[in-house]
Amino acid sequence: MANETKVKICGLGTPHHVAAAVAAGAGYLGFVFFPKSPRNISIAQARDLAVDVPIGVAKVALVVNADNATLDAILEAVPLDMLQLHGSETVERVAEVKQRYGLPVMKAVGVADESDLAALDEYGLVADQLLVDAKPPKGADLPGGNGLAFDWRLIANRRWFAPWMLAGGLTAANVAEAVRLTGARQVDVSSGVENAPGVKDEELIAGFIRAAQGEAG
Ligand SMILES: O=C(O)c1ccccc1NCC(=O)[C@H](O)[C@H](O)COP(=O)(O)O
Repeated sequence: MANETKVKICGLGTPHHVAAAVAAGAGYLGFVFFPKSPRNISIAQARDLAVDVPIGVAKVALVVNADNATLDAILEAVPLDMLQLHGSETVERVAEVKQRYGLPVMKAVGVADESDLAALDEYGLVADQLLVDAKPPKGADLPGGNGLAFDWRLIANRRWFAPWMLAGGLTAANVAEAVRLTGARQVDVSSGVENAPGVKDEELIAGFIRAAQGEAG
């Protein structure tokens, strides 16, 4: 039977793939503002992608240690529903961004082992959402979007003050098991719906959302 798992498709860069994600039932669309990423888009591109997204589908800007000037420029031009902080932003910075912009903030926390879990408790007290993601390998160019999973058993039966989303190496083949093991009600994917770095695939997007929501095929 189908479930109501909410899906975020991250790193969208074309109107075609935004439309495909919306048509397939995505609950969140992620736009990456990080020049080193193959998914990076300009503010003008993001505005053009965001303006036609239907109400009810959340448009999320992903930034990495962005300063106020950068956030000002993004938010002046792009109609957004949420900010995703995906760098080493402190708890205080998360609170500051929330207050300054009045938008919900999702803080990404990288997990590789038990020692990473305390940060989820801390950020969960201030962020509106947590993104529980795989920790990037040492020396990685990207702090996220690496297509790597972590050991989901680390967070089985754990809960935080804020709602949370599972990320990291999810694909249509493993997302149902990840949801079953962790109890996640929301999942995020980037590499797993691409056929090359930064190149989304309509069929993979639809297949991922079906699999996350427990639909066959
Ligand atoms: O996706 C990127 O290029 C990226 C760049 C810089 C910081 C974060 C980035 N992605 C974060 C995401 O929200 C991804 O969807 C998440 O890490 C899962 O990625 P993947 O393992 O590729 O599904």
